[in-house]
Parts: sequence; structure tokens; C-alpha cells
Amino acid sequence: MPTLTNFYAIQDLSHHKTKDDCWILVGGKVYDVTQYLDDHPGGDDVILAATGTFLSFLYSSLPFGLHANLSMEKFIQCQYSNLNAPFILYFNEGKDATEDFEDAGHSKSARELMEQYCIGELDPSPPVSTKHSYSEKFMQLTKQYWAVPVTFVGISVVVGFLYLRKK
Ligand code: HEM
Repeated sequence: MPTLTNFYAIQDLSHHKTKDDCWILVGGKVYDVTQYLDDHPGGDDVILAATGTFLSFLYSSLPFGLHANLSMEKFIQCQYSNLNAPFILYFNEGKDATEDFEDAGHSKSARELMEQYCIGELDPSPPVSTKHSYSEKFMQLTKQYWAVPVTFVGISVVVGFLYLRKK
């Protein structure tokens, strides 16, 4: 029987990063480890640290909504591109704990144990806002490209008309 997978955006994780409500993202899967924190052999502090927020830097004046993301966190690139401010923006986001989890060198049994806390996966689809932004920017650019030849032809017609009238 097919099972339904819950998908979560990276921003969702940033709302669950306390001792009473703790989600982590490992290998593209989302885990609610709230009940496991006290039992974790590595302590609750390392897990809580892996949910910590970070600042991402988005430079929002690049064409087509593409942003330079200086945080180097691949999964949040191009988000918030609907905000069209021509300066660098700062956001708090959820964090990917995969690297910290792998660095700890977890055993096979630890990996099996964690599966019971899995509540879903990271949403693989791009944010709706990005799609809007791409189409909006494309429309703007297309309009501009049409405007140049149309203006040129218009001016040529007027000049030609005036020239012929003078003759
Ligand atoms: C549901 C998620 C997790 C489960 C079930 C889990 C389970 C375990 C288990 C069973 C151990 C004992 C050693 C072993 O069997 O590998 C362990 C150790 C450890 N874990 Fe986790 N872990 C989880 C998430 C994390 C995360 C996200 C981090 C880091 C951010 C982390 C950091 C560590 C560290 C540093 C140790 C080593 C403790 C030591 O040897 O002193 N764990 N974990």
C-alpha cells in the first residue's frame, strides 16, 4: 500500500529548535527528536546545536531572481527571490544537521533507531515565490526587449513622415 510522505520546507525547521520541540534535518529527511533528546548518548546539546539558525546573505539585485547566497547552504538558494530589494537581506533559517550527524560517526544501530523519529522529508520543489519571481522578471525583461525595437520603428516612422512632408 502506498504511504503518504509529509514534506517540509526548510523554514518549517526553524520553528522547532527547542528542548520541548526539536526537529532535525539529516540526509534530506526530517526527524522529530523531541522525545529522544534526553536519551541521546551524545547529549541533547549537540542535537540542539544542529538545529541552530544561521544568517543567510541574499544579494537580491541579480537578474532573473538568482541570488548569491553567501551562507553556502545549497538548499536555500534562490529562496525569497520575490523580495526585490536591491541590497543584501538577512534571514534566519532551519539548518541541515547531516554533516554534524555524519561527523559523529553514528553506528548502524543508531541509524536504525533514528528512523522511528522520521516525520517526513525536505520539500524538493522550489518555493512558489521563486516561480512567481522568475515569471515576473521574465515578463519585465520581455517587455523591455519589445520596447526597444518598437520605439526604434516608431521614431523612424515619425522622422520619415516629417521628412516626406518637408519634401
Ligand atoms: C534521531 C537522531 C539521532 C540518533 C537516533 C542518535 C543516536 C546516537 C547513538 C545511539 C549514539 C551512541 C553511539 C552510536 O551508537 O553511534 C550517538 C552518539 C553521538 N551522537 Fe547521535 N543520534 C542522533 C542525532 C545526532 C545528531 C543530529 C548529532 C549531532 C549534531 C549527534 C551527535 C552525536 C555525538 C557527538 C555522539 C557521540 C557521543 C560520544 O561518543 O561521546 N547525534 N548518537
